[in-house]
Amino acid sequence: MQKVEHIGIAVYTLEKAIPLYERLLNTPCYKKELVESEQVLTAFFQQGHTKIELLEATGENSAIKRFLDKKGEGLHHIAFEVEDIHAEMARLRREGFTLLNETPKQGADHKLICFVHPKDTHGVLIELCQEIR
Ligand SMILES: CC[C@H](C(=O)O)C(=O)SCCNC(=O)CCNC(=O)[C@H](O)C(C)(C)COP(=O)(O)OP(=O)(O)OC[C@H]1O[C@@H](n2cnc3c(N)ncnc32)[C@H](O)[C@@H]1OP(=O)(O)O
Ligand SMILES: [Co+2]
Repeated sequence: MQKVEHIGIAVYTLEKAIPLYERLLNTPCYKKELVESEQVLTAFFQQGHTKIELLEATGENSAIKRFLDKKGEGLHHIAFEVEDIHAEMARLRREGFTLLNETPKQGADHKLICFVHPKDTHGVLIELCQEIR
């Protein structure tokens, strides 16, 4: 795995969280993107070589909705950039990690993504991201 590609933060509304994070980071949100398959609306802030990804649930069957209902707002996941997501998924399976999707799926910001179950990572949801070439 290479760098931390982004840190995902679950928020109730982007309407409130974007201006707060723009003040906090002194950086404008550079894009908002709806990812219907995940029922989330995302907002991105570049921070050096990594990003902050704010996530708002857009439907009842959203992992973000369940997270917010259970835990409230806060840190949701850490995403790592990988060169070859298929190879990395195969390596993680060999290492005994539980992957949350059989094959990579389309994420935000032009990426292929997959997730590792937090039960196998001492409680941290890990996302792998590969740039769609
Ligand atoms: C738009 C794409 C974008 C991108 O970067 O491109 C994204 O990042 S999308 C982000 C949102 N999508 C996902 O998170 C998909 C992967 N997540 C899942 O499949 C589930 O959320 C899962 C399996 C992690 C949790 O299952 P569920 O949502 O059904 O909730 P449960 O209450 O059943 O959780 C089971 C268990 O896991 C703990 N949990 C849940 N979420 C997290 C988390 N973010 N970090 C750490 N732990 C988490 C939860 O507390 C339960 O633990 P337990 O000890 O049993 O209470
Ligand atoms: Co993410």
